[in-house]
Amino acid sequence: MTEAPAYDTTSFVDLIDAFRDLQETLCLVAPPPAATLELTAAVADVTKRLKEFEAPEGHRVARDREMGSDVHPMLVKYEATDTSDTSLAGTVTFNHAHMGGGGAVHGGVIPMLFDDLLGMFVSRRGQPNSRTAFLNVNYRSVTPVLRALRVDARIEKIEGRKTFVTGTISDGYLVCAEAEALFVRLLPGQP
Ligand SMILES: CCCCCCCC(=O)SCCNC(=O)CCNC(=O)[C@H](O)C(C)(C)COP(=O)(O)OP(=O)(O)OC[C@H]1O[C@@H](n2cnc3c(N)ncnc32)[C@H](O)[C@@H]1OP(=O)(O)O
Repeated sequence: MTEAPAYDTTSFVDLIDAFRDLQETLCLVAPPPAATLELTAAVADVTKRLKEFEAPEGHRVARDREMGSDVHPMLVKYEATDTSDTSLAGTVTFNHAHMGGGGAVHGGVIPMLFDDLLGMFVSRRGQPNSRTAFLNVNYRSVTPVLRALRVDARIEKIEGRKTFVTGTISDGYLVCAEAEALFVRLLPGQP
């Protein structure tokens, strides 16, 4: 019998959301040195408390594949609203923590979203246990922060171990960024 996980994903999502709030707030402030010292100690206390719950690989909530980006502090959270076997539509709202400059999302954050979005989709609807072989991103127009944007993913074709997939981020009718990627399913025992 498989043991039920000792953690509760719902409350962990709340913890991750609180962390995202902290991350974004860090990008909005200019605290004086004394407050910075005090806050550094407070954050170190939280980290020390969290370390009490370190778990072996395979038992860590952040790696819960069912929950995806909802439970991973570094990934960008998105919501899938409509999925079929070959396509996914959803929404994403980038925040101040994702900003590169001038209200635009950082150019490195966008490939991270695509890798996760397309990789999770391939894993769920294409071939589980696949790895990104290539991910090409074109930046078509500025991707704005603080707006609900549309994300789309589509499985274009599957050839043996290879799944070819495309994705877009759009602001209304305007395409902000598009990606094409290849994911290759790992062979048994392949590291
Ligand atoms: C649930 C998880 C969701 C999140 C998903 C996140 C996914 C990730 O970020 S993974 C991390 C980033 N990616 C990596 O680290 C991958 C590093 N590379 C590798 O491990 C290997 O090169 C790997 C697995 C991609 C392919 O290696 P290997 O298994 O030996 O396959 P190999 O035999 O070389 O190639 C298989 C096929 O793919 C093709 N292929 C492999 N790489 C490429 C490439 N870069 N471009 C085009 N074709 C390629 C080959 O030509 C071959 O095609 P065919 O079968 O037609 O001859």
